[in-house]
Amino acid sequence: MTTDTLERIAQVLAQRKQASADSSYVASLYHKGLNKILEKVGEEATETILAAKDAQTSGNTDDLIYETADLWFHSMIMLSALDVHPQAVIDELERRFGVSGHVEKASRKQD
Ligand SMILES: N=c1c2ncn([C@@H]3O[C@H](COP(=O)(O)OP(=O)(O)OP(=O)(O)O)[C@@H](O)[C@H]3O)c2ncn1[C@@H]1O[C@H](COP(=O)(O)O)[C@@H](O)[C@H]1O
Repeated sequence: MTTDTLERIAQVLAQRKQASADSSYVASLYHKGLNKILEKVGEEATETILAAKDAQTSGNTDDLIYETADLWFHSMIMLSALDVHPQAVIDELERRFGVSGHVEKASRKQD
């Protein structure tokens, strides 16, 4: 997924805040509220983990890709519901780029 794809999805998610629940899946989640959105993120995370375990044994990654797309999509709805643009997450990943996870963790322990 390129940043352009994330941007296009973010624009649709913002537009769906004005849509009726009957006309749009995303709008129906906004209408149900943040707890329902978080429940969906949790469900999709679990389904992604199960798909990863299946992929490990079968060697087929099709379901893993499908479930990860569901997880990323529902995570984006969560961010949108809280008015966080995906660019903020990309910026955070960019900030971490090139910093070893071990080095970053060690720097946190000194705080
Ligand atoms: N990328 C997606 C996307 N990925 C997954 N989904 C939906 O997410 C849901 C996944 O939930 P589940 O797998 O748990 O299936 P479910 O049983 O239908 O869900 P529940 O009834 O349990 O809530 C399905 O209904 C999928 O259709 C998506 N729905 C929409 N989009 C994008 O969002 C745009 C706006 O969608 P609408 O708001 O529906 O117009 C679309 O044009 C797409 O670009």
